[in-house]
Amino acid sequence: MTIHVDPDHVDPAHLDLAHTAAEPVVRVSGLVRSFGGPNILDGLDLEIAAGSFVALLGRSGSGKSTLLRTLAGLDEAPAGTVEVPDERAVVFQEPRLVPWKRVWRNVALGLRVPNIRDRALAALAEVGLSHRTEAWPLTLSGGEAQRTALARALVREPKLLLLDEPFASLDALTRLRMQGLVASLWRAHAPAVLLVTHDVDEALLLADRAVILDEGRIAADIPIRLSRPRRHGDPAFIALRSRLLAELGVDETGIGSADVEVPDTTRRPAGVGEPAQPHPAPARSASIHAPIH
Ligand SMILES: Nc1ncnc2c1ncn2[C@@H]1O[C@H](COP(=O)(O)OP(=O)(O)OP(=O)(O)O)[C@@H](O)[C@H]1O
Repeated sequence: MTIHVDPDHVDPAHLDLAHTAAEPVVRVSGLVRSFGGPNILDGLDLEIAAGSFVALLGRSGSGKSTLLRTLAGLDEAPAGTVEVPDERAVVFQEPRLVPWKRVWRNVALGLRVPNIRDRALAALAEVGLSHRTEAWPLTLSGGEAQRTALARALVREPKLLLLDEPFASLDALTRLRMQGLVASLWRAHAPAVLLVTHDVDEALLLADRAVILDEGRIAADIPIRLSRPRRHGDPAFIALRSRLLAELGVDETGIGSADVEVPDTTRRPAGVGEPAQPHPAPARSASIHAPIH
């Protein structure tokens, strides 16, 4: 995968944000949620520092989306405290566009600021969609639709960006391009990001902290101290991948879990990174993930 990357550029500010003195923008304490049965979230505590990028992993049904929806204000919890900024935005696995509104109007939906069209067009330019602003959502490719959803989030200038498996429905090449785009948008705007993913490589490519959910609580909280841009082939990357897979209870052959995408370690190294690439170059190599079902 070719992504425009300055190989000499490593931004120390993004090396280890989870462990700086940055103020938390999210404070969750004693969060409990059930749906009539056992607690899905069971007294969960979590803080997310301003500007940090946190990947949330865990087996299927461990409550990742429930936590994200609670932070988004889309779900209620019977107990606990949740402090989140008002300026927050969510991108889901499916783009959730209004089909009878043009792309730019989808981005501007609900925006109450002056010059909403200009703001929407600027956000669409940032995600490389200046040529599709007047299009109808049904004419967009899957990648374009997710870019529109990202622009809709971005235009709100969120302090907290919640991403619920936003690339899971995309093909492998589009997924890589979207990961690169998210990395560059994060660099440019520095929101705190919570990314729900099953993809260990995605967590390692993007996040500076991996949080693993199990039995309604945080089972592991692992800093990802890797310089950026990240590369699959780096020894430190490989070592952290093994550690994350072990924490998730997966051996690297993939036997033992049906819930985690196990990286194909035979692939060529690929970097995901910055700066923004509004019109991504064609991919030359790709990381293909091997979901275990
Ligand atoms: N609205 C709901 N009503 C009933 N049960 C629900 C509801 N939402 C979630 N659940 C249940 O809560 C549990 C956690 O769901 P959640 O979607 O948060 O898990 P997840 O970790 O995001 O899973 P996955 O990785 O498969 O998306 C599941 O058993 C799910 O069936």
